[in-house]
Amino acid sequence: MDETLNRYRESIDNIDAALVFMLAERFKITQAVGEHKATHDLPPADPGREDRQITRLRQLALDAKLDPDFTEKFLRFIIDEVIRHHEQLREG
Ligand SMILES: C=C(O[C@@H]1C=C(C(=O)O)C=C[C@H]1O)C(=O)O
Repeated sequence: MDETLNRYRESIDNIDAALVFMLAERFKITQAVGEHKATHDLPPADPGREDRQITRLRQLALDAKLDPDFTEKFLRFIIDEVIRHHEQLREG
């Protein structure tokens, strides 16, 4: 039994749980955005907004000593899924 490894893993498990809760909250909000867009005939994607988010988060990643390329890929992955949901809502 490696107590040190166990302690690290408990912390990782808590962080992973927080990530899931945060993602769930983000998708709840983007679902509402998608419904609003579908109702008001707005496009599913907003590339200008995405560029601004990516620029901002790349800088935050640098400040936090996190790889900005990884951060951008992670955000892109999430945003692409949101856009897919918005397209589905638009199609009805
Ligand atoms: C949530 C929106 O819809 C899309 C998804 C985004 C996101 O997940 O952050 C950002 C821009 C849009 O392409 C939005 O327009 O704000």
